[in-house]
Amino acid sequence: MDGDKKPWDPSQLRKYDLNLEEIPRLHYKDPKIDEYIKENKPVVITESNIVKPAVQRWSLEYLERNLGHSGHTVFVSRNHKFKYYDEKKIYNRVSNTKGVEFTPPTRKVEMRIEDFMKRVKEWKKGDERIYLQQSLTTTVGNNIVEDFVKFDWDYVNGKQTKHNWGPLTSNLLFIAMEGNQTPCHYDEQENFFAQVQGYKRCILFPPSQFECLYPYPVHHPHDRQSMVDFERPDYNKFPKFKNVKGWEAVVGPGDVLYIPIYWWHHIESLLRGGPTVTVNFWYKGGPSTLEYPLKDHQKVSITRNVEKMLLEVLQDPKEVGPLLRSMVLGRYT
Ligand SMILES: CC1(C)c2ccccc2-c2ccc(C[C@@H](CC(=O)O)C(=O)C(=O)O)cc21
Ligand SMILES: [Zn+2]
Repeated sequence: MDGDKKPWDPSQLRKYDLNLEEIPRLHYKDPKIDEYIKENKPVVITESNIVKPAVQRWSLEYLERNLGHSGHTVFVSRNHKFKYYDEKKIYNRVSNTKGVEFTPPTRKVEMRIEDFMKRVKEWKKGDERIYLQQSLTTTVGNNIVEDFVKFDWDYVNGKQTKHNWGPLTSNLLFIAMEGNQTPCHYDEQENFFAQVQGYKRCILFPPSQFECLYPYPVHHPHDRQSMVDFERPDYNKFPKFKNVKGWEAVVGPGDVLYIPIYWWHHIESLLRGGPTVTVNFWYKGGPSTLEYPLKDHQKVSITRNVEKMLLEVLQDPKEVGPLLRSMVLGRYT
């Protein structure tokens, strides 16, 4: 019995200069899970049946046979980073803050599942990397739909109701290559991040660390992403990044990580760990009544509204920074 054989080892994690603590791992029947969710704190839910049919059946071969014959959305990157960007914010005049054309770091293509799997199998160092994203709707094969309806919906619907979340907006399926990295960003939705195959390292930071993570301006295509490159942080441009304090978990098949709304997350498929499969459950946030003291994520939301309003009236993004500086420096500092 190789009981001591760990499913992964630390050499499979990229090295960062970060102060990190472990995210708690709780058995899905543990009532303490609801305390974490109520306090908008991350927790790994273990041993659940949330995506059990997928854990049991969704091997790469099964997905290749059953995902469906329509093209799937695949992102292509020349390196291991898959940085999200909002296409709608590239072309409108207000996006390029310094008048510099925005060059998308990844491109989006439609690919048949067979071609995706072939490129993953034949990938060599130096080749472009790919990352498949597919919404789990009726366009996928019947077997996948049957597995999907057998997820433990009672459990996730129960949490959605108990914590007054908004509606489930989407379940996305992700197939990543080993080593793929999704750089640090936040989403404006609650997220049950269900790991199906392979292992992913998730590094999270609370919304209160906004000042240490230097998000792009709201009108920038990389809105909601951190400007800091975790592998080569520029401490001159981003001095407060030195003070960042995060939480991490390596999730494997059957683990479900609760990523609270507005929490920053940096996610990577382990090095030499083979392809990974994840299903996420995105929910709209609950009703955000302004109760005092305000929650940290509500303050972030307010800053977003200020930036959007200023841009709306100033029109030119180059004027937003100077106006904010003139408002604050010497007066609020
Ligand atoms: C990298 C990729 C494919 C992508 C490219 C271009 C636009 C959007 C996205 C996008 C959005 C979500 C994820 C899943 C996950 C990160 C992870 O598991 O890697 C995550 O962030 C979340 O569940 O919130 C992954 C991606
Ligand atoms: Zn995300």
